[in-house]
Amino acid sequence: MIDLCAHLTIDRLGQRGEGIAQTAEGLVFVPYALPHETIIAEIDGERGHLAEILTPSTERIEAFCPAFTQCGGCAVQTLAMASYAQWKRGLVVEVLRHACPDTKIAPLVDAHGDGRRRATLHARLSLEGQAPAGTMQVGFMRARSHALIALTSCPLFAPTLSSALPATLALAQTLAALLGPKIKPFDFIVTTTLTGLDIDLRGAGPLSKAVNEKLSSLALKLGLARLSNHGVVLLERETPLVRIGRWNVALPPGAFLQATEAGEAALASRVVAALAGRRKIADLFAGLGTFSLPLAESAQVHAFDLEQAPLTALAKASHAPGLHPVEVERRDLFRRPLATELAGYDAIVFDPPRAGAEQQARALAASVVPVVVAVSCNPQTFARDASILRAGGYDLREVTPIDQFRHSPHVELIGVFERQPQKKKRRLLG
Ligand SMILES: C[S@@+](CC[C@H](N)C(=O)[O-])C[C@H]1O[C@@H](n2cnc3c(N)ncnc32)[C@H](O)[C@@H]1O
Repeated sequence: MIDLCAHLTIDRLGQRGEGIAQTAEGLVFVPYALPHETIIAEIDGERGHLAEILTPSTERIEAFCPAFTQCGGCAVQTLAMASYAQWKRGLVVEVLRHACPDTKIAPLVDAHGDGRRRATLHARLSLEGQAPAGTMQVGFMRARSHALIALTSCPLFAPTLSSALPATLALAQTLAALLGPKIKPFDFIVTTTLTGLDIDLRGAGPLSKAVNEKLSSLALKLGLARLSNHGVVLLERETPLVRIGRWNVALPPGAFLQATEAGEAALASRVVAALAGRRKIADLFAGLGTFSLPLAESAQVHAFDLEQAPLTALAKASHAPGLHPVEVERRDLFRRPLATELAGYDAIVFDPPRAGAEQQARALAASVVPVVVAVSCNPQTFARDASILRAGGYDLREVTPIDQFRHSPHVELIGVFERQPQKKKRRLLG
């Protein structure tokens, strides 16, 4: 229940980018307020709604997006870039403070580059009160809500992704006209590729032949490279190819891809530098080969992933001149982590999904592999897995935070673990 308007002073930015004020009643979280600002906020429990800024921060800048405060993305866009970079690096510092107190955290690497080449867009019928009610809209979700904010453009997209919003709106409207009011909310994964836009529908369920035909002919008119429905191809005008390092790789529908080209390059160059001179490398959670391909210029690489389609695309791409062909293996590394096999490698790359890979980390901690490079999109699970590796006798000297998701609280990180032969393994955690 909304209580009263209060004068607050913001102390710091929180994990989600909201201003935090310390009050006699406890912490109050105020989205869009910045550190050192004095504000008036409407208080509702521990949440504050920014009503007025009395003393703006000297670090406050103009929001660049007209959907700021409505769209759920880009919560931190009114903070000057140097302070923004400090806040984002601080998210990693805070999480690793206890797990890895002696690890140096490098400055944040800006990896926005040309912008996002991949995004998930949502399609929903407009609600009552929105004009005109009952029509299809496409965009991102509103901040702290299940409602949609309809968008016609997004300033964070790479220029090559700018056609994704009009194209998905046309597809969504056609689907709504064909299915009628029984249509459920659904999403699109959109990716810009060398051969055009690749769109994968998610959550629409199986569609009839007639609907598939209508969508396919629209996809052709829109000039899409491919349209698929949860991985099932409806139309492929040209194989969508993505550039990974210096190699073209055929992108399977919906396969994982680093969100920006600059992010991929920033991560890959650090993995390659850390593993210079290593001859036999296992790439765990390899996907399309963001790390396997550049490593295969100088090493034998064995790539593991749960998904066969990206592994097949990676294996094919690795037959390019100048690369050692990458050996691929489909394997569920959560259920069956690499264990005794680890002895056959002189380095491991480890890039699990957000949940991390605790069992694989335990197997690595018990191994004799001299170096493990860990890449992560989740500082919390990275910290847990890093503790396991450190308890197993690995040193983690430095972690580098990498910013592909500018203005959001998401951050990637990369850490290089080296086994110290003279160090006795401490008892494994857990
Ligand atoms: C964060 S992505 C990294 C992909 C790749 N390293 C890259 O940078 O492009 C995580 C990968 O883990 C794979 N994955 C998810 N669950 C898995 C599991 N249980 N076993 C093996 N691989 C899994 C996904 O298919 C995805 O390719």
